[in-house]
Amino acid sequence: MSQMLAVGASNMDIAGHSARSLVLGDSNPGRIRYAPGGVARNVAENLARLGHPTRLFTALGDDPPGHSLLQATSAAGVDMRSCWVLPDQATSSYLSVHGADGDMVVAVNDMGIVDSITPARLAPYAADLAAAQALLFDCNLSEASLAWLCAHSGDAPVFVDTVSTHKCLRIASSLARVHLLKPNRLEAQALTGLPLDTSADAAAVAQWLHARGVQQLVLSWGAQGVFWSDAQGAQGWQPAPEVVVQSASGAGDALMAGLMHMAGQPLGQAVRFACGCAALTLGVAGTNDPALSVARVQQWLELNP
Ligand SMILES: Nc1ncnc2c1ncn2[C@@H]1O[C@H](COP(=O)(O)OP(=O)(O)O)[C@@H](O)[C@H]1O
Ligand SMILES: O=c1[nH]cc([C@@H]2O[C@H](COP(=O)(O)O)[C@@H](O)[C@H]2O)c(=O)[nH]1
Repeated sequence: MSQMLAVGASNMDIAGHSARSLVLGDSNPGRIRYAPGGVARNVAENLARLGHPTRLFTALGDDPPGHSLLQATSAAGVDMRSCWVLPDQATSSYLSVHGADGDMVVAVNDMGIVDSITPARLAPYAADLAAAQALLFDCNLSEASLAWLCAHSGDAPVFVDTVSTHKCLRIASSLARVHLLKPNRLEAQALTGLPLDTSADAAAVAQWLHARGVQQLVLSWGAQGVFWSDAQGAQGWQPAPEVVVQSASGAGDALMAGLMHMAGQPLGQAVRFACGCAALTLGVAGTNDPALSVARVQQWLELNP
């Protein structure tokens, strides 16, 4: 089986969960969790758990968070030979603060090191990229790196996670090379400049993206589920899974791994499997479900037809 390749961020996630409604300007009692994160790293970890030989191209600092991420990601089964450990830079991190209801109140990302994943560093791996079973790029990468990666993808299908409302614009000039784009509602709105409140709006956003060469759109919409659409005209909604949500962090990354696992299958079926992956992740407190497997996803889908 050829490898799945993921290129992008590995972050140390620091999530603070307040035990009360947050009082701004005060020190709120609660729990603080450190966990491996970063979109490309999360997707790679999930792909490995779904049984795929997976290699991650990422950059880490030579510091305690970097060592911990390298160890945890390798232990999950991801090939980390293409991880650059850069002694002069800090490992990227993502800090989120949640109120007593679990909703995220604020997030800050500190991700300068991702800019070190330049076309010059990637160039020796062009043949590996083109030979991959599928490619995942996250928009933490610079516009230049995304453009280079898309241009060197050969026949491998390119999956892109748009990451945030400001970073999503970095893929705008390379949309014609994107096989599957996964924005959330706010990111899709920012990228297209179109309103996005209704099903009709979602169809218009899909049309806009397909006209620019995107083959498949999977628009994740939090508790409202997923709208999907392909360039051949098939589209639909997949309702959100009925689960007790422990943490919504990482659900979109599990969804993406499920979509890559199902590459080549009809998009509606792929989305359903991917929502099973998201459901299992929503049910655990962290960003990734260490027990994710194809068998567990299938079992979940059988119990939730
Ligand atoms: N609160 C929730 N309840 C049920 N399902 C959810 C919830 N939040 C997310 N999901 C599921 O996980 C998917 C990805 O989550 P979403 O928050 O849209 O993505 P992202 O994390 O990329 O912003 C959703 O499309 C939905 O299927
Ligand atoms: O600008 C970014 N914000 C957030 C992430 C990562 O996204 C994941 C959580 O995503 P979400 O809350 O969208 O599920 C975390 O692991 C976090 O490190 C990222 O890579 N880049």
